Parts: sequence; C-alpha cells; structure tokens
Amino acid sequence: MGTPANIIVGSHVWVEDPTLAWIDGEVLSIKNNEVHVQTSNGKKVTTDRSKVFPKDMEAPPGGVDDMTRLSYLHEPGVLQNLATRYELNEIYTYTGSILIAVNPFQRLPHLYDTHMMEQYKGADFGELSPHVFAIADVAYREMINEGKNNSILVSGESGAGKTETTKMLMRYLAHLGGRSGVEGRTVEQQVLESNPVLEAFGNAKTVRNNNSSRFGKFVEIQFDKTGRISGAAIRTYLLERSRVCQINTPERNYHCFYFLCAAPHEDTQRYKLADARSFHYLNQSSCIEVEGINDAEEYLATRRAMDIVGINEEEQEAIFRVVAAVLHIGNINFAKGKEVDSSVIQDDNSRFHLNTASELLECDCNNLEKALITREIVTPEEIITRTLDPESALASRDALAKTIYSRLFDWIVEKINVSIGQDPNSKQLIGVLDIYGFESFKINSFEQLCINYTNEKLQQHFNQHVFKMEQEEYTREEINWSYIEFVDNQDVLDLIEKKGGLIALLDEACMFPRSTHETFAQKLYTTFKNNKRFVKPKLSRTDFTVVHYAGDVTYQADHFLDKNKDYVVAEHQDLLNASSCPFVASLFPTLPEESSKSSKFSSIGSRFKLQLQSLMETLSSTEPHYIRCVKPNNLLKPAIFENTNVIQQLRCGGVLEAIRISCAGYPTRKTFYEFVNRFGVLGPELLEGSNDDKIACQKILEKMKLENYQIGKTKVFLRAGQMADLDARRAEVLGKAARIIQRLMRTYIARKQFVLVRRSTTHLQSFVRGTLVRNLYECMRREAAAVKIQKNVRRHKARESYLLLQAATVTLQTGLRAMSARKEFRFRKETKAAVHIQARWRCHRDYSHYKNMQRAVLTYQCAWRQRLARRELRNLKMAARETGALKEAKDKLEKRVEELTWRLGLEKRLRTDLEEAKAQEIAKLQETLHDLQLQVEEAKTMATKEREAARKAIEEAPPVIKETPVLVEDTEKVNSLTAEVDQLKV
Ligand SMILES: Nc1ncnc2c1ncn2[C@@H]1O[C@H](COP(=O)(O)OP(=O)(O)OP(=O)(O)O)[C@@H](O)[C@H]1O
Repeated sequence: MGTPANIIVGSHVWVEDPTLAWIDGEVLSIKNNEVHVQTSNGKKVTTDRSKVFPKDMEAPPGGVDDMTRLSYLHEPGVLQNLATRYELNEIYTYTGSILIAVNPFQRLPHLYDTHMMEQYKGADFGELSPHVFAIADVAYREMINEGKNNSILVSGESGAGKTETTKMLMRYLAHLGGRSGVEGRTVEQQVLESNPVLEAFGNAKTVRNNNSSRFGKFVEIQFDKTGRISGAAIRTYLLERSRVCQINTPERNYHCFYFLCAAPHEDTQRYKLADARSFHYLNQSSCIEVEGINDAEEYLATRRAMDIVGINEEEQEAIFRVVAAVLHIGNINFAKGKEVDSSVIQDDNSRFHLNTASELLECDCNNLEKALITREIVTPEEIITRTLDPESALASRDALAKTIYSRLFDWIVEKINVSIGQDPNSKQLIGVLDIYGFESFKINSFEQLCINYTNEKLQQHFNQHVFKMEQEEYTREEINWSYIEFVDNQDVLDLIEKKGGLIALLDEACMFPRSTHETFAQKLYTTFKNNKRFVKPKLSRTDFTVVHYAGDVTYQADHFLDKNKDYVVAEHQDLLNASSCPFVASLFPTLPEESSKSSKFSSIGSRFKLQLQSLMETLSSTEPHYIRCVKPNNLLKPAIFENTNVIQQLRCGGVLEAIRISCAGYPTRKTFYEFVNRFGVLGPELLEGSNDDKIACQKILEKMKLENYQIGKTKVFLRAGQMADLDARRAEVLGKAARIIQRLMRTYIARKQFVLVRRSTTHLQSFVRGTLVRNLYECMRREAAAVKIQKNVRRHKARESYLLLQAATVTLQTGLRAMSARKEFRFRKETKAAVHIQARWRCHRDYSHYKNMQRAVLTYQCAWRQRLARRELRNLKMAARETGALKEAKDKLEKRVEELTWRLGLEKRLRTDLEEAKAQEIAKLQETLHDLQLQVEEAKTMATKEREAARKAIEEAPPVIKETPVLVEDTEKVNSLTAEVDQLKV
C-alpha cells in the first residue's frame, strides 16, 4: 500500500503506535532514513522512513464515501476514514464497488425503513451515501436492464453482521420484486420468513455472536420477465454438527432446543421435556438463557414462520418430536457391561430417555439400544457383532444425535425450497451468499480448514473480479494498463483441492482403516515438503500450517479423520429407516446397494469441495457485488481505530488486496476539475487563457516533470507516491506564497502600527499640553478669584464696622432726643392735668349747688300737685263705679235680644202657614221689632259713642270725675225695652 512519499520537515504524517495502531504527527527532523515525529498525543517518536505515511490534511472532516477517493491509499488513511465515518454512524463505505459495512452494534432503523428503500430505488450508484440497498439496487437494475444474473457476496468474521446485511438485502429485493398489497404466503414473504426458521435450527449463541449462523447460505432469488420474484432456492453449507453434542460456556446449542424446552406446557408434556438444564446436550454450558432472546416467544414465532414457509402442522409436530428425541438421546448414559469391552444402559434414568427417544422416533426400543452399544462387522464369510465399550457407546450415541440433527436440518432446507418453489422459466436471478469469513483460532480443526478453503476460493474470485473492474476502468478511460499484476492464490487452492492435495489425502486416510491422525499428518509432511504454502511447525507431530492469503493458520490434525467421515453408521441407518414414523423414515431413506457401498467412501471434505465448485460455477456466471462486513473489536466506537484487528479483517475480506491492486496501477485518480482545483497553484500561468481542464492538467504535470502518469478521458491517473510528490511541491509553492503573504502582511501590520503609534503620540502630546495649559489657567483663575474674595471680605468688614458705629450714634442721639422729649411731654401732661383738675373741681362745685336748688323747687311743686290730684282722683273713682253697673245691664239685654230674635225666627217658620191671618200683625210686630232693633243699634252706637266719649273724658278730664245724666237716661231706656220684650214674650 501507499509508498512512503516525499516527506519533508513539517509534513503531517502517520506513524505506528503500539496501542492506537496509528497516530498522526508532524515531522520534526529527518536524518538519513530516520524520521523524528512529534505525535498528536505529545510524544516524540523516531522511526524508519518506510514506516511513515503522509497524512491528507485536506481530507473532508466527515471522511469520504469511497476509499479510492482518498488522496493517500494506505492503512492509516483507510482506518482513519472508516473510524471518522463510524463516529458519525455512517457504517457503510465503498472501496470502488466493494461495500464495507462496519457493524454498528445498535439498531439504526432510519437506515432501513421504507422511505430509505424508496430513495435508493433506481438511484445511480454513488449518487447517495453508501448503503446495502445501493448494492442490491445495482444488482437488480443490472439484472433487469442487461438480463444478467447477479450475485451479492457478503463476507466477514463471525459477528461482523453478515446475516443482518443479508436480511436487509433480501428485504430490499423483496421490496423491489414483491407484489404490492398482496398478503399471505407470497414467494417473497416465504423467502423472508425462511430466515427465522433457518435461524432457529442453524443458529446458536457463540462467544462472538449471540445469533451466530452455524452454516453457510446461498439464497438464489429468481425473477420473472417483469422483475417480480417468481421463485427461490436456498443452498446451505457445512452445518456445524459437533455443536449438537458438545458446547462450552458461554456458548449455547442450536436455538431450537431451548425454544422447545420453553414451549407451552402441553407441548413439552407431549415430548416429555423438562427444564433445559436437565439435558446433557444443553447443560454442558452454564449459558441457558440469552439476553435479548425470549425462547418461549421465539418458539411460537418459529412455528408461525414454519406455517408461512409451508411446513404444515403435522410436519412441525414431527420436526419437534425429532428435536426432543435428540435431547433424550443425549441423556442416555452407559456403564461397563459384564463382558470385556461391552456396555449397558447405565440406569433407570438413562433407560427412561432411551424409551422416550424410541417412542418419539417411533422405532423399536431394543433396536435403538442395540444400535447404540453394538456394531456389526460384515466379512465375506459372516456378519460379526461386536460390543462397544462405554466410551465408544457414547461416541455412537453422539454420532446418532448429530446425524439425526443434520438430516433434520437438510430436510427443513429442502422443504423450504420445495414449498417456495423454483421458477423453471426464470432466466434471471440474484444470488445472495452469506458465508463465514476467514477463521484463525488457537486451535483450528477440520471446520476451519473448510471455511478457509471457501474463503480462498472466494478470494480468488474476488481478486479476479476486482482486477477485472480495475482494468475496465482503465479501458473506459482509455489508458495503458499492461503492467498491472496481482497476487494469485491458486497455489493455496492447489494445495487444498487439487488431486493429491489436502482433501484428497484426507479422504485417502479416511478410507484406510488403520490410519490415524498421526499417519495422516506424516503423509502431509512428506507430500508437501517443498510446497511454499505448507509449513510443518517445529516440535509438532500432528499440526500443520497453511500459508493462506490472509495469513498463516496452524491446524491440529487430531480430529480431521473423524470429522471428515460422512457416512451414517449402518445400524443407525437401518434403525431409523425402519421407523414407523414416515417423517423419521424419510430422513433416512433406503440407499441403493451401489450408493450405500460408495457412501462408505464419501467424505465431508470432498462433498464440500463439490458443493463449493458448484457454487463457484454459479458465481462465475453472475455479475458479482461484494459486501465486506467488519466487526469493531471493542463495542466502544473509538476503539475501531485502536484495533489492528480491523486491518486484519479488511485484509481477510480482500479489501486491502483491492486497494493494493489499485495501488499497483494508478491508485490516485482525480477528475480534471479536482486536479486543477488542487494543483492549479503549481502553475497559475498555465491556467490563463484556456478553460480546458484536461490541457491544464497535462501542462501542470509536464511542468512538474512527472513520469508514468496517465491522462484518461475524464481523470488523471497517478502512480503511487506521485500524489504525495505533487502535494509536497504544492506545499512548497503554498509555503513560498505564504511567506510572501506573511512578509507583506508583516510590513503592512508594522506600517499600520507605526502610523497608529504616531497618531497616538500626537494625540497624547496635544492632550498633555492641553492639560498643562488648563491647569495653569485654573491657577490664574483661582488667584484672581482669591483677590476678589479678599477685596470683598475687606469691604464687607469695613462696612460692617461703619454700620455698627452709625447705628450706635443714631441710638445715642435717639436716646438723648427721646429723653428731652419725654421731659417736655411730662411737663405738658402735668400742666394739662392740673388745668383739668381745676376745671373738674369748679364744675363739681357749681353743679352741686344747682342740684340743691333744683331739688328744693321740685319738692314744693310736688306737694302742691299732690293735693290737686288727690282731689280729682276721688271724683273719678265715683264716676267709674256707676258706669260699670250700666254696662252689665246692657250686656244682659243684648244677650236677651239675640235669644229672642232666634226664637222669633223659629216661631215665624213654624207658624207661617197656620198664622197667615196674623201675618200682618206679625209684620207689624216685625216692623216694630225692626224699629226696636234699629233703636237698639242706635242705642248701641250711642253707647259706644258715649263709652268713647267717656274714655276721652276720663283721659282728658281732670282727676275729679263728674257724674253725667246720660247714664240715667240709658238705664231708663233699657228698663223700658226690657219691659217691652217681656210683653212680647207673653
Ligand atoms: N446493520 C446492523 N444494524 C444493527 N445491528 C447489527 C447490524 N449488523 C449486525 N448487527 C448486530 O450484530 C449482531 C451480529 O450480526 P450477524 O448475526 O449478522 O453477524 P454474522 O456476521 O452473521 O455472524 P455469524 O457469522 O456468527 O453468523 C447482530 O445480532 C446485531 O445485533
């Protein structure tokens, strides 16, 4: 990969790191071949120039979709790109047309929903982000448009995500080729639902993966002319049979055993099953339950999936009976028999399981027992029955269990194939291969050899394809490519599969009764002594190492012979063939005489070789697409980069080889535009006057005096290291330009600073001067103010003393004037008082004299007037007494008149009618009365007048009252009137 390039001091590079695999840093110095690097974690590292790789400082921060677009195609660059993308949950990356899928170990539903499928449908490859749908879409389009069969090869180590990726591929293909809106058992649904069934019987929890597929799988999906799925076929490879009988903590046996033990009660009762821990085949490992797998639910789900793929109720029943029988067989134990090298059923418990197993398999219990503890040896003369010691009986038991289980698995696969059905008219198919990746453990056995053999085969196919693709790109771009080579692994394949190769020798050893693994190993050592790909480890008698393309693997030959033997023990075959259960009997059909003989010589190795050849033939007739699944060692995301194992996985998946092939040719390809964009700075004058990028590229490359590059139709193709070379020159030009820019910038900055300082100084000076002058002015102003204040204070004081003096003088003057005035005033006041007193005294004296005189006169007048008045009073008193009696009589008369008047009226009314005759008299009387009344009135008026006159007279009259004759006359009249009234009354 990437040749160490033009590294100079200051270059950014990658160097190896014991913990992080690779770390970036900057070159501090270079001495001969030693490079001193300051790493980004603060360390200083000295390393060989050949171990230093340039770092692309212009790589996009989110990484690139396609690793062939990396400017530097080398290990650290590849890892960095994957790690950067993985951080952003971009788990898919292309390397050319190969898709690398890094296991996210978390559900990313948004990546696989229907919306996503719709987006990828018909989209150009590379237009959208890398995705498994894009690969499936390309395969589907190629199939439809070009009528070619396509295949998608998914590989990777256990737990890398192959099965998940395959499921997604199938889902997408079912989406493209499915019938929309059709419910029920459609072909595509059966294809999809075959997964859970196969997983139940072929998957198990392992150290690496909780749902590890213990078989390889090639699913052929057939399409009709319209592109609809019309049939499918599933081919499986190499089911891990040993797992049925032997497991270790923390692994589990196949899922179906645990599902069945957790089944509803009536089912477990029917199969006489108890807790999974009570079965030897399951309790060898302490792991019974797996996080994330609900065995009881999975049992029901498996049954549902079986319904969909067309395994009917009866067949399901039979399948689970056989599964239960395998568990019961595993619990049959043996004790030593009475005879030498013989065995018997150990105890009642074992016998119970023996009986149950025979019941479930519907075969004869005694025959089952016999088949387990004896062997028949057929000689030309006779048939000899040999007993087996307990150890061999156990091996026999396990062999029976493994055979039954593997036949059951094959039956299920076959049944699914029959049920889904093949389309005989289909001309187009897409095959999806989900097969185990390269394996290299501490102990590698026959299974690993088969797996690695498969991977060698696929690698060869892959190399040829990638090589072809590479050449195709060169042809497309019309460039010369004659010198590109790639490493071929044909020699390893020859070692394994050729006539006289490993598999052939193993078969030979199996057929030879006295062979042991040691004789087999010895045979290998001598046969492949000079083979470059075969190594005999020192101090080992049975191990051998094969130099695979992905690395050396040392195999332990110990169980190779056993594991390679494929034939079923005749006793087992006969026993189960005779089963009264048609299902069990069909698992072990009677073999024709010929094949039963030849079956003695068939081996798993050679059968697998044939299967593989057929698979390779199928693949060769298809257009392949590759998906490489990668498993980050640690679940923590950054660990992907700390993990050298990732590189190993990429190497095993052929990704590094693909990159190497690319490097061997023209690893760096840049479109003309990209190239000019990046390297235009190397000759800016060359870009002037022309818009043609291709010519510009050519001119730049010529100017740089590079050799062996190629100019294609749309891209520039550079040899390894040339990109770094150009980058270094670009860095130089950019460096120079940077220095000029720096110089100009510094000048500009310095000048700007100077101008700034000068202006600042002027500003400062003017400010200081201003401040000084302002201070001086302030002093002067203060002095003037002080003088003014002094003047005013003095004036104020002088005025104050003057005013004081003036006030004192005025006060004094006022006092003196007041004193003389008061003296004058007192004198006048005394004089005035003396006059006043004199006047008063004289007045008093004269008034007293006058008063005395006045009093004496009055006393004389009073005495006289008293005498006269007394005389008058006496007269008046007498007159008053007479007037009172008259008045009283008059009042009585008035009352009487009123009464009479009233009675008269009354009499008048009463007697009007009766006394008509007397009317005239009455009228006369009335007239008289009237006259009388007039007279009374007159009398009254007169009385009033007289009273008035009397009052006036009393008032006017002198005190002596005179008796008047008027009163006597009145009294007489009253008396006469009274007499008249009395008369009238009568
Ligand atoms: N694309 C994915 N999205 C989410 N999880 C995934 C994805 N791929 C793999 N996983 C997780 O990784 C686990 C292992 O994946 P898977 O079973 O596909 O590996 P495998 O390569 O088929 O292993 P084995 O060879 O042992 O069968 C899955 O159970 C799942 O949890």
